[in-house]
Formats: sequence, structure tokens, C-alpha cells
Amino acid sequence: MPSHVHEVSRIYNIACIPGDGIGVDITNAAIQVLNKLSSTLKTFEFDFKTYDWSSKAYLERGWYMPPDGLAQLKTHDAIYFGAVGWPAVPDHISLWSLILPIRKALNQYVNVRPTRILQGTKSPLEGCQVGDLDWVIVRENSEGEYSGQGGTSHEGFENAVATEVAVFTQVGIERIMRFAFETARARPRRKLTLVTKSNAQRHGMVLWDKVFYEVAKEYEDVETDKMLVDAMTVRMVLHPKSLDTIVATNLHADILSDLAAALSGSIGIAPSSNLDPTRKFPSMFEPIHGSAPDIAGKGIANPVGAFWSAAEMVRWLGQEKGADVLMRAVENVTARGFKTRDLGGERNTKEVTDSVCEEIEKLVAGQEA
Ligand SMILES: NC(=O)c1ccc[n+]([C@@H]2O[C@H](COP(=O)([O-])OP(=O)(O)OC[C@H]3O[C@@H](n4cnc5c(N)ncnc54)[C@H](O)[C@@H]3O)[C@@H](O)[C@H]2O)c1
Ligand SMILES: O=C(O)[C@H](O)[C@@H](O)C(=O)O
Ligand SMILES: [K+]
Ligand SMILES: [Mn+2]
Repeated sequence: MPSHVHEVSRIYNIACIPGDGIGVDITNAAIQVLNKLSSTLKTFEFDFKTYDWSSKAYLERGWYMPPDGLAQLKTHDAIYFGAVGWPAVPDHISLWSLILPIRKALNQYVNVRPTRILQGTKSPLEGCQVGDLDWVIVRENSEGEYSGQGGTSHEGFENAVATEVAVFTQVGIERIMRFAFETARARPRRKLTLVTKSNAQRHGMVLWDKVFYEVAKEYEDVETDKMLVDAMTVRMVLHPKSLDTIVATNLHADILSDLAAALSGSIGIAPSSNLDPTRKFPSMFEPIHGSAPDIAGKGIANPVGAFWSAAEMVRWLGQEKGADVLMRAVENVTARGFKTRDLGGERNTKEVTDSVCEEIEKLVAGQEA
């Protein structure tokens, strides 16, 4: 083989679900940088298949996913997701028709939500510099407050009653704890903070605390501490440096991760990985933000959270170098002040995306030189 011909070692089949609002813009941006990454590195390729499952489609045809939708997703190596939700459809319908069934049916029981202050960006916290806030929130992604159990009786009457039952299982708690301890152990500080509400919620949250300390015995090299979720919001704001890896329930971690993103600069930068750690089914990667109807169609959405999610997907697929190049490119671009408005910059989605693509080319050319 002539030396200039590189062997392509792997083609990854990726399902793309752009969804609604800015989900479409940022998924397109992510596909653009992923294609740039593969065409410059030349060691792997992506075969993207886009599914038009969205609220717009639902309003037209009455369904989000076809009956064999989950089966179709299972044939892919990974799923890239934008966002779902649009004002014309009640949010519980959109969430429970698309993203939640995927997370549950594909055994994606972990949702990893890292965040940190990127070079060239600013935390709203005074004196909080790059390196001072560097967290990974491990979110339980299959049960708890999102168990889907409950119901409504006497709907529309004065005596209407609704229940939303939070379900916590020993198996569900133990597996998320193990993942959280492994995550903490793999980071330099080896530090894990448990977040619950075991003062007021005396059953499920008490079981969370108990299982945490049982699993902790297997991880004596990991330093642990425990916070009630209300006090945790204060600690995140006042003592960001004191935290590293955090484990919390489905709902608590959902809320804390939006706060974490805002404290590290913007909701627009934060990624998430919905993982099936057993790797039986494909995992799903998406920024933590939603469809942002207030800025949809304006071309100004921050694509950084989408790029970071794409990098996490590339890493999960085993392409460490590709993931590192992509993240380096993103941070070189923010470092130059090339940012969208939510980060205090003046660039639009397309300009940031094109810059990240140029940066990928430069980085790879530099490595080959
Ligand atoms: N996983 C998901 O698909 C997901 C996540 C969160 C919300 N949602 C859905 O999205 C819809 C809107 O929800 P919301 O308004 O509560 O949250 P949101 O994250 O969509 O928006 C909150 C605020 O952050 C801004 N924002 C979000 N992402 C941004 C980005 N990339 N760049 C710049 N600014 C950004 C928005 O403009 C808005 O002001 C709802 O239907 C909700 O259910 C879906
Ligand atoms: O999981 C949820 O709560 C929603 O889909 C959304 O808020 C998210 O964080 O993904
Ligand atoms: K999302
Ligand atoms: Mn959320």
C-alpha cells in the first residue's frame, strides 16, 4: 500500500435524532465536526442515519417513533441526540414519547454529565478561574423520580388526585454507585460526593445512603462525603473547588447539572452520555440543554455542548485520540474568544462550527508534521 493511503480501520453506524428547535442546529453542527474529524484523521469513518422523530413530525402524523423505532436504534453503534420538546406539545408527552423510552429500553442507566470552565470563558462566580470548577455529575438514569409510576384520578374535578411515585431499587442504586466510584477513582482527586435528601425522604433516599456506604467499602482509595441536595446548591456556588465527582438521583442530578453548567459558563457547553455500561445496547450522546424555543431558528445556539457530547461518543467508541483532538480544537477556539453570545461572545453557530473544523485540520496537520 502506498504510504499516503491510510487504512480505514472502522466504520461506525450512528443514529442521529436531531429532534426539535436548536436540537436540529447543534446536531448538524456536530455531524459537520465529526465528519471533519474522520476525514482528517483517516482512521475511522461515520455512517450517519438521521431519524426525523420530533414534535413537528408528531403534530403532522401522530407519532414520535414508529413501533419498531427502538429495534432500529439497537442496530447502531451509538446514538447522537439533539433535543426534544416544543411548545405545541405538552412536555410530558414529548419526553415520554422519545427520550425517556430510549434511555430506559436501551438500558442506559447512567447519565454522565461533566462540566468545567473552558479556556477563554468565564464563570459567573467571582474569582472562579479555569481549573477551579471541574466536576462530573453521575446521574441515575433509569428509575427514581422518573420511574413513570403513578396516575391521576377524578381528573378535571375538585377532588382530582395525582401520584408520582419515586421508585428506588437495591439493584438500581448499587449499579449507579459502582459506576460513580469507578468514575471518581479514574480522576486524579479520587473524590466522590453523594447527594440525597434522606432527611425528608425517609425510604428511598435512606436506601441510597446505605448502599453508598456499603459500596464505598470496596473503594477505600476514594474519599467520600455526603450532602443533602438543598445544601449542595449552596456548596456548588460558594465552594466549587471542594467538589469533584458527584452522584445523585435522576431528578436531583438533572437539576444540579443545569446549575453546574451555568456556573461553568453556560448551559450551552455541557455534554451528557446516556450509557449502557454493559454495552449490550448502543449508548446515546446529547448536550444537557433542551430545544430552546426562545432562540430556535436564529442560528445562535452554542454548539460547544454538542461538540463535547460528540467527543464523549468518540471516546466511548474507543477512539481516544479522536476525542482528544476534538476537545482540544473546541478549547483552542474558545480560548481565542471565538464564542456564541451565551458565553459573552459575538459569533453564531456556523462561525464557531467552521472554526472548530479549521482547528481540527490544523491540529491533525501539526501532529503529522
Ligand atoms: N434532553 C432533552 O432533549 C431536553 C433537555 C432539557 C429540556 N428539554 C425540553 O426542551 C424544551 C425547552 O426547555 P427549557 O427552556 O426548560 O430548557 P432549555 O435548555 O431548552 O433552555 C433554557 C435556556 O437556556 C438557553 N439555551 C439552552 N441551550 C442553549 C445553547 N446551546 N446555546 C445558547 N443558549 C442555550 C435557552 O435559550 C433558554 O433561555 C422543553 O420542551 C423541555 O422539555 C429537552
Ligand atoms: O431528563 C430530563 O429531565 C430531560 O430530558 C432533560 O431535562 C434532560 O436533562 O435531559
Ligand atoms: K438534549
Ligand atoms: Mn435537564
